[in-house]
Amino acid sequence: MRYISTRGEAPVLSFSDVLLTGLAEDGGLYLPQTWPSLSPEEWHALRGLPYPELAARILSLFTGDDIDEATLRQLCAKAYAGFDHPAVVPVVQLENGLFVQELFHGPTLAFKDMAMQILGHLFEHVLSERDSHVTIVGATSGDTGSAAIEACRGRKRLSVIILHPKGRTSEVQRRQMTTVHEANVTNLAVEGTFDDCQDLVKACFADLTFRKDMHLSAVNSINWARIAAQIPYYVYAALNFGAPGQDVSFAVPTGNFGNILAAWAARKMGLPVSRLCVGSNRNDILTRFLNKNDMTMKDVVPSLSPSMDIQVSSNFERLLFELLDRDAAACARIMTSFRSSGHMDVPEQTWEKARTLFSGLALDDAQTEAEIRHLHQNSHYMADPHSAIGIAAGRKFRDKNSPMIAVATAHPAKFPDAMVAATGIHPALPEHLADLFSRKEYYETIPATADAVKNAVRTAVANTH
Ligand SMILES: Cc1ncc(COP(=O)(O)O)c(C=O)c1O
Ligand SMILES: N[C@@H](CCOP(=O)(O)O)C(=O)O
Repeated sequence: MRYISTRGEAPVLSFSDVLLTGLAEDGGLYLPQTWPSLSPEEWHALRGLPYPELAARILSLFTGDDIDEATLRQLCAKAYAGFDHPAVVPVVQLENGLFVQELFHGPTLAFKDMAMQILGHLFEHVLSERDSHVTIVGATSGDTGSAAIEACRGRKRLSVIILHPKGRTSEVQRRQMTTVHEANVTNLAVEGTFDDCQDLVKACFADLTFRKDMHLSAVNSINWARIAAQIPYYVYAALNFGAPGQDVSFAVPTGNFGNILAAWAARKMGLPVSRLCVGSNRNDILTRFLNKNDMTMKDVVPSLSPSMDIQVSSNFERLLFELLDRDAAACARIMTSFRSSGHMDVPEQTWEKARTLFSGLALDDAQTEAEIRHLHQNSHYMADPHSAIGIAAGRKFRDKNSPMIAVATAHPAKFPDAMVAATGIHPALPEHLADLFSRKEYYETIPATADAVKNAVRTAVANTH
């Protein structure tokens, strides 16, 4: 299995190299050179497997010769052993034809653990084989950061530096990151938005000397391994609903477009998925694109669902590349002009292709709060603000022919203020986080400049070695 960049100018790499490289050297994102595809019989054979085993089988289609399936089985067993639900990703019925798949049963209470827990093991495995070390620089709007820190803390071959937008995450999210005191973990509060943080990470990667000197790697969903590790839960849900003999649809609260891209990838591999629904908050660039081909950046507005307060959805580039029939030059041209003009010029027929599969719905804060209240009153279900947006999108676009599965991406206890306002109930944090508010915080505040980030990365790396 080999991987190519969406911009066509970076070296073709193997899975392990893609894992360690993160962002392609030409600024593009890696994708499989050819998509693995399963026949109905092969999908059928995966039915009934426990989640860790299913995850190993799916991941083995992407690791190729680099990591064998037996090793992946061991790593996946370790990765998902700490989840607090025996099914790992349980599915609950909410209404007629509308279901929710809970992806928040991992240690940091968000769907990021699904990929990050296995990524920690994959990094360790590959780095031990190469007797090497990497420096992970990641951006978070709230959840990726704590999941990455939890997966990497204490690992000798990894230094992890996480940039979060100062004052723009929930307090629980911030404390989950900043209360971790480990030699290989650094938290940076950036005076800017999540998009600034993501751009700063990309700027570090674009400086090829710095990148090489620091052995940079990524844990954001720009890293293909993150997407690959998010595919198995879509497969698990679809098989449980009767795939390959039954179509299903998914509704996904969306920001950086990584989670929904994993659902799209499962479909590309032959899973019968009939509709993919994007849920957005007021930062609705993706919904505007799907509804009227308007991908124009606006200022980010803080919302009740801070993890989706994003304008530049990195993984959209992967979908665009595929919709353009893998025309890397056209993809690079459109992406470069998007970043300079703030408007993405997507050809009409490419947009039409996207609309045959994707739908979008945006909710403002009042609508999000009303949806949380509705779910609590009518289905006795506590959905966090992100999940509530996905569920609302699922309800809007469900049809009679295929079950609609909305993914719940975070535990409601991560967003207590929104939950209290909507339901009057303050959801309790699980026991391992019960004393979160009395733990000491460790972080440094920096301006949103590449120099400030690079200096902080150099210092962090020097302090770890
Ligand atoms: C709770 C939650 N929901 C939804 C999203 C959006 O997911 P994605 O960025 O993969 O689109 C995020 C952040 O990634 C998140 O943390
Ligand atoms: N919502 C994310 C933003 C980063 O997304 P990623 O999937 O690319 O890591 C967060 O919570 O940090």
